[in-house]
Amino acid sequence: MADTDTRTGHPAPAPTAGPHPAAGGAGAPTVIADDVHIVYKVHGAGSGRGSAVSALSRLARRTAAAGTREVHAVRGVTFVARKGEAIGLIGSNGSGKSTLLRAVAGLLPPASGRVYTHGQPSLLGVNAALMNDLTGEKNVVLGGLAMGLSREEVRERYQDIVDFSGIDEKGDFISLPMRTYSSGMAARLRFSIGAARNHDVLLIDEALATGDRAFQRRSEERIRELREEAGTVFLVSHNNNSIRDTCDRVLWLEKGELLMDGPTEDVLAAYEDFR
Ligand SMILES: Nc1ncnc2c1ncn2[C@@H]1O[C@H](COP(=O)(O)OP(=O)(O)OP(=O)(O)O)[C@@H](O)[C@H]1O
Repeated sequence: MADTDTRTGHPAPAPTAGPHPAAGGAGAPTVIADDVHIVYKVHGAGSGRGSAVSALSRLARRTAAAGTREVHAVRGVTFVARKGEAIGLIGSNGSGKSTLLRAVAGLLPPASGRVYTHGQPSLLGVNAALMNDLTGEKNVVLGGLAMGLSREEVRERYQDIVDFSGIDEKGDFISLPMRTYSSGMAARLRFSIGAARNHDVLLIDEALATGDRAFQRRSEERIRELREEAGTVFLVSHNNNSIRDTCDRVLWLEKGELLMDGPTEDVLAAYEDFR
């Protein structure tokens, strides 16, 4: 499998920094972020200070807030992730964790810098494009096919996916349309579909925050299995215990900058002091 530059889709050049174990070997790089900057452009942003007075006077004048404002969400982040690693992303609200995850998934182009990935990264919950008007049952099948499973594989894994999600524990919900699900149930089903396949690079955003303790335990167990199947897992969570139980390495972001990158216990200790 060729390395891909998620920005251009072109084959990536060999990385120029850090050790390079033989491609495909244990601990080979799966994601390289090289001085990544992500800038959102917000169109129609107000030019004032956002006070109630200026908002009211704009309303009275019936003028839309004009102009474009930039939000520099990720600032010069560099790291190398390797096969078999589970990496937690932590940081205060708005520090850029989800943005960085979406950039690794290839969903946001860096304003500058590059993200190189070995294999196809999957952002759990986004890659499974579920449809609200279809039943959970149909969504499991469609989601499985959309992830590249064959019909046969979907059939084999169907019951495991439903059991894993726990959707049917309190009645026959799987045969109801997804719009009847609570947001937690929908998130659990998305996680279960996504986790039914092995991923080269699996990206999870707060998935463990949904569901009860039993579901969280199943998720943590599944993440450990996915790691053993030689992939790389990234987990964004505000729950330090989930990070502690699941990850062996942590990246700590604040205001878009990578403050610390190291073993879970060291980074969490520094983060807990900071907070
Ligand atoms: N679609 C967007 N358009 C404009 N700005 C955005 C957008 N998404 C995020 N931002 C801004 O980018 C910055 C980083 O946001 P991001 O969601 O990546 O942070 P986060 O660390 O995941 O936050 P949280 O822990 O609250 O989920 C914030 O300042 C946020 O307001």
